[in-house]
Amino acid sequence: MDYKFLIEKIAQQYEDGLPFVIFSLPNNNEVSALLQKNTAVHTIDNFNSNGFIFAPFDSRESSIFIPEKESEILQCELITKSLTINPGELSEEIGVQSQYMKLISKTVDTIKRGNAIKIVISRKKDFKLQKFSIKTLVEQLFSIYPTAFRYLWYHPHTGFWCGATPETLVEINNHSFKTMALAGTQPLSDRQPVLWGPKELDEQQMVTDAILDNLQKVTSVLKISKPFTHQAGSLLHLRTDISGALKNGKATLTTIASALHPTPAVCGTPKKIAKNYILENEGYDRSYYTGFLGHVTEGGNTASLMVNLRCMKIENNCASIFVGGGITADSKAADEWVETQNKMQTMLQVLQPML
Ligand SMILES: C=C(O[C@@H]1C=C(C(=O)O)C=C[C@H]1O)C(=O)O
Repeated sequence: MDYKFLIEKIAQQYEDGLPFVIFSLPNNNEVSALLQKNTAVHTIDNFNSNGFIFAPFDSRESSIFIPEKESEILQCELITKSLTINPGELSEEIGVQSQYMKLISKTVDTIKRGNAIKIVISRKKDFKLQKFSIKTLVEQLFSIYPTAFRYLWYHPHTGFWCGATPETLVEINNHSFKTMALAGTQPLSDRQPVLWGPKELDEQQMVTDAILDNLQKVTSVLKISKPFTHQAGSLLHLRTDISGALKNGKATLTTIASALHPTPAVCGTPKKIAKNYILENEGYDRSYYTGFLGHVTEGGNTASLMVNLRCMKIENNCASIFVGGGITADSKAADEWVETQNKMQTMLQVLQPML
């Protein structure tokens, strides 16, 4: 199958209102697509059949599934373009900024009172598009972020989503698994070596500890890397890799995914308290942002599930970009605002030719 032909098929599928997903794994030059042949809405609780999962942040809502057995499955080599990227312009929004900063300060106070250790706060911003084109979107997204998991997903039930995420929720290969603790953010610069302050180091360690704790029941963890700097587009994060074996008889893709999701990198810790705080205070619906997505194969014995970050939903020529950041007792409201502005650039650069 030829790449150009694949993109044409995707564009046609979208025009026909049929569900599809097209994706490329991090650092991979192959692109895969599932094109569902009907508009049926499949939900999934048990991740033991082949297909693609699209799960929301709030697991009380259903995860949507494109089953392989109802889809045309296509694969081809990705043809990327070398594109120049310039930071997109973000208009000043004094009101929005002060409201967001107020929420951050309230969250810091809540944490200082001892109610939680970390809570991830987020927001979304809408951008009007002059000319939406699937072809341009694919070209931009897949070319600019070769080290990310890149995807476009459409289902009449969820709408149209796309993103380039740096974060793995869990990767499973029979009895072994891999995951990561990704937290701490700074803009990419020429300064070498990259330095991380105590706030970022502590926050990232908290995420690693909470993930290890969540994994205890379902895995025997074998390897934990030292924290290292991970580049995601024009941002840098701190990352620790964790890998090991699934506990025999006990763990499946479903149990490990539900033990991990939502991770402290996108929700907080303690998980329940952070999640309730988010649902009560954020003031908008995260929907599929900070949910997870990925292709399940071999009846759930192999899978690569990613956290849905650096993503946007596009509807009626309007793109809503979702961004957030981890708040701890040491967070400063103004810095957190800037961090979300920086994170917004990831998707804004993809949108440039359509704005
Ligand atoms: C919440 C987001 O990113 C997460 C939060 C991070 C942070 O607080 O430093 C870093 C990476 C991600 O785990 C986002 O991109 O919207």
